[in-house]
Amino acid sequence: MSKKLKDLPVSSTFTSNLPPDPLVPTVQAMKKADDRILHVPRFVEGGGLFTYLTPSLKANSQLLAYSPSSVKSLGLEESETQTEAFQQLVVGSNVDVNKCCPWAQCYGGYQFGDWAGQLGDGRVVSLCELTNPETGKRFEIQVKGAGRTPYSRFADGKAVLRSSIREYLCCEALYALGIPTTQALAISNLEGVVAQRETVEPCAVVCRMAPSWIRIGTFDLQGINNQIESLRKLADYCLNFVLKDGFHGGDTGNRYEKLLRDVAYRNAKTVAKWQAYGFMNGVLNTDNTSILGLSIDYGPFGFLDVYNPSFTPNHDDVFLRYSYRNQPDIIIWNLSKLASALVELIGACDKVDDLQYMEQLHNSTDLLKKAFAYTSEVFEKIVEEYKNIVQNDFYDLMFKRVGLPSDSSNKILITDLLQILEDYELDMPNCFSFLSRNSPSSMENEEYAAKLMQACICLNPNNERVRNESVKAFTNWVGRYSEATKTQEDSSRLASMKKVNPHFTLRNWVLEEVIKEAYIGKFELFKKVCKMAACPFEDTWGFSKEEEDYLCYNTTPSKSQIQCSCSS
Ligand SMILES: Nc1ncnc2c1ncn2[C@@H]1O[C@H](COP(=O)(O)OP(=O)(O)OP(=O)(O)O)[C@@H](O)[C@H]1O
Ligand SMILES: [Mg+2]
Repeated sequence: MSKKLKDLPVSSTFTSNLPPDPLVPTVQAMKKADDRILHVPRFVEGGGLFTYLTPSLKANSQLLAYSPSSVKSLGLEESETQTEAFQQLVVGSNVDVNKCCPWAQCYGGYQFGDWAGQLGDGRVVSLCELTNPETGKRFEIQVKGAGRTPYSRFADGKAVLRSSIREYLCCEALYALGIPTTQALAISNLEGVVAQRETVEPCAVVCRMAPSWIRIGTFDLQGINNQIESLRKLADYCLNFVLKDGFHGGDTGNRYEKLLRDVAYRNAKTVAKWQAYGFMNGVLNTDNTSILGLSIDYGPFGFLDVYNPSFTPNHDDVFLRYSYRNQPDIIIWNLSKLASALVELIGACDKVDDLQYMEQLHNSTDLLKKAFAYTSEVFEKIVEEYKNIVQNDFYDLMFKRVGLPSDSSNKILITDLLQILEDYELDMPNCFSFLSRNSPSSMENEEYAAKLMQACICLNPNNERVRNESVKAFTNWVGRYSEATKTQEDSSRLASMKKVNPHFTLRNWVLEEVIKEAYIGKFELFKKVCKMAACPFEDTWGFSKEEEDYLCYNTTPSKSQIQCSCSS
């Protein structure tokens, strides 16, 4: 039974169990603290993991969209979204600090491979945790673009409408594809609030939710600052409150070793799905890597259109660090930073709760060396497990995408198909969309191959050589593909394929068109794309066929391989 907002249990397990900013140790202290403590950038010392504060940005707002799937995840009645209470919640206004005092999280991170120091929620405020009474699932609810915090560094605490639309829609798209993600609950615009980016842009607030927003960077900062007690509290909090559901820590080692294994496992499951759907995060820094393996931080993300494994959607990523091809390895790099932060806790093995021994370990070069050697060995094994999961899950999903039995002898069909897409710079989403909507048994191989080429020709629409050679390569592939699928019944195979092959992919050019319209105050296209992103497997969304086909399939070269800057 769906509930009203007021019926959802409210909690604050994060702030109740973790060390606060020493300058704002309690809610009482927050009430007395002045602006320089709560909303002016500074370093938070002493292992504090959050600062109590309320959102500082106040403005009239309009709800632009809410996510039906997130409303459902919370167990809310959809009609609640029309209430003032909901609309105030999703912009962080009218907060009752006595019921639950909001906070901003403190974390650090390695950005583009370099240590960036303290980062933290510089424009995000967590309002409370809400639990779905039916499922028992708890979500930490945040507003992004809510004004300055101690973690704002040199920036303004705002989020522009452009990046808010991107985050909102991409959360919807990944959630619908079954890729683990933080969820968007709503997006609202803020009347009269603007921010200077490349130009002056209007601002918005995305309300978003996740079982936890803890990142690898949350551990990094405590590790680098030598805050071993804070680190232990953080790790124990994760074990007791965050990772319990679906824990895959294995049987060996102490609980911190299990935590590392579990975080690697969860991220491996997610990376495999990113790779199978061609999703690229674009800024996979450790502060954007969730310990729950959720896709997080939708900045310069993108979906592959042209199948180019070296592509990065991040315009500033000149060394292709965050390219499609590198994502699985970059997550390993990020996990190595988590392992480094946990060296003492993992390396202490079964003596980890002996505080006297921990003190000795902390101060002994010899013991630290041993702890490091042990953690490295553990990490190597975890990496092997991680790689296996990424490979296996990737192929399992790709088998589903092409409608082939999960049989390792079929792997070559997947790699060969991807090779053709790469060789002739063809469009990945359109290829799979075509395969799941047309059976090779319905026509001659060569005819099928020609239609497949036509569906996914991308950068070279008028290049005869590319057209002819790709048809030839496809014809050979289709022959082998037909052979491999011939034992299956066509209509049920296609029906299963359609459940994993989106008809609509959230391409960057579509986002650009949505944003262009939104910036002149028109939100019709945004509303349409909301619907398409949230239900990408539908055959139609009730708009004109011409418009749907355009939004689903257009592969004009100028619309391909679009990169974005980090400005948001
Ligand atoms: N306009 C801004 N005002 C204040 N802080 C900002 C702003 N933009 C980015 N930051 C901070 O810079 C760091 C890196 O930014 P990044 O773009 O990765 O995060 P984000 O998109 O703001 O947040 P999240 O990762 O939670 O989605 C974070 O600490 C973030 O809070
Ligand atoms: Mg971030």
